[in-house]
Amino acid sequence: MSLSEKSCTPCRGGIDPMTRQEAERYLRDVPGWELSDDATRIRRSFKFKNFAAAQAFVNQVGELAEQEQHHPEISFGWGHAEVEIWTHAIGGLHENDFILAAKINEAT
Ligand SMILES: C[C@H](O)[C@H](O)[C@H]1CNC2=NC(N)=NC(=O)C2=N1
Repeated sequence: MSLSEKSCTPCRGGIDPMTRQEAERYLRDVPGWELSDDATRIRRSFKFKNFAAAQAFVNQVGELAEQEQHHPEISFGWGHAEVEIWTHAIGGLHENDFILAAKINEAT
């Protein structure tokens, strides 16, 4: 099953975050996303033709996040948005983060 076909699972904490090595393997399935220096987050920048298009994207990502009950940090402005995802409960990366990233990629 591809990542975008999966759904985020509730993550209560108490488990270890992914290692950098595991994260690098998952990254291959989400083109455009990069790993933070400390390997605890993934992020991607998006470009748009104007403010309204960036705002529409943010709303779409917000809908996805609510469906999945997994929520990214997003900042945006005229023609751009930056999305960052990690699993707060474990202070690092979980498969859920990559599932959301794959769904965001599909939506763009
Ligand atoms: C109870 C609920 O599932 C949790 O609080 C979720 C909500 N959304 C979340 N989103 C992200 N990115 N990380 C989390 O750990 C997280 N926890």
